[in-house]
Amino acid sequence: MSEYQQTFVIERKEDGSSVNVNLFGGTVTSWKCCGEEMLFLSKNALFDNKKGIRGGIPIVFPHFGPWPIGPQHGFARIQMWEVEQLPSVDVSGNVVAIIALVDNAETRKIWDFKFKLRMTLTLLKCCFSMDLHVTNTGDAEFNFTTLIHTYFRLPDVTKSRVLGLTGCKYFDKTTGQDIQSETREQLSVDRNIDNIYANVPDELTLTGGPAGRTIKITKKGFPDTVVWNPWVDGAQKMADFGDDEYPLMLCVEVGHVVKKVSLAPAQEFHASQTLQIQCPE
Ligand SMILES: O=P(O)(O)OC[C@H]1O[C@H](O)[C@H](O)[C@@H](O)[C@@H]1O
Repeated sequence: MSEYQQTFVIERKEDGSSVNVNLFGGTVTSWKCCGEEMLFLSKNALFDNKKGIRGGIPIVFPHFGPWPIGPQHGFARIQMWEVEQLPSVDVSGNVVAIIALVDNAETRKIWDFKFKLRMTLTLLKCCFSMDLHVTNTGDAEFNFTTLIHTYFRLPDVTKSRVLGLTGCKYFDKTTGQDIQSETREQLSVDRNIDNIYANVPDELTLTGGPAGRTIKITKKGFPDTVVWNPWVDGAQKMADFGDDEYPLMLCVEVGHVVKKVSLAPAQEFHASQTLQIQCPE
């Protein structure tokens, strides 16, 4: 692939599914299922190859949140990734592409470790999987946190519900409080929410999702889940997010963020997220 081709599309023409990938940040910027867009991308998102793309699915690595030695949420979302495998059809008829990020002079200046991130993107009918492999390619052990920062596109966030978090302990970033147990069976959102749930079951459900559909979120190897909506004030503070866009999105982000992952030389960490849409037949 020429260095000028920064984006590519994974497509299943037979059922109107597609995924758009921007190699800046290895960011998925669109996922269409039966012709309907599933992901929120802000109308004010910047594509300046400097700031992380506001929407789609940015990748957080090697640090979730504010980072004393580097940019918030780490550098993976603002680095240029490479294509390891262009979209091709596998034996099961799935369309698979692989992108990768390897340490370079810029990343080592911030965080002096050698690593390889490999993200396998698999598109099936009404289903999209992301498989993350992190390999320590150096000779020193390192620690990291990581997260798949999915922005779902919603018709009205107040009508959506997140199911599967009941009983989980969480940190409410908006108040700075640790809450011992989520009591709600169905989490609804009518204000700024920024909750970091620990040890979440591997199956979550988002109702009232994109185009009103229900999405099953299945994760493996990611113990935690963040639920975020900036609401009115948060939206106004972000230059790359429209003031009126907060009702149209919800981030449900699966990750390994509460505890760090330690990776010894030559070791590999693997985790995945699968998004399955319940489509009308
Ligand atoms: O503005 P960003 O750096 O993209 O972060 C956007 C949001 O990401 C996560 O969901 C965090 O939990 C939030 O605290 C943060 O505001």
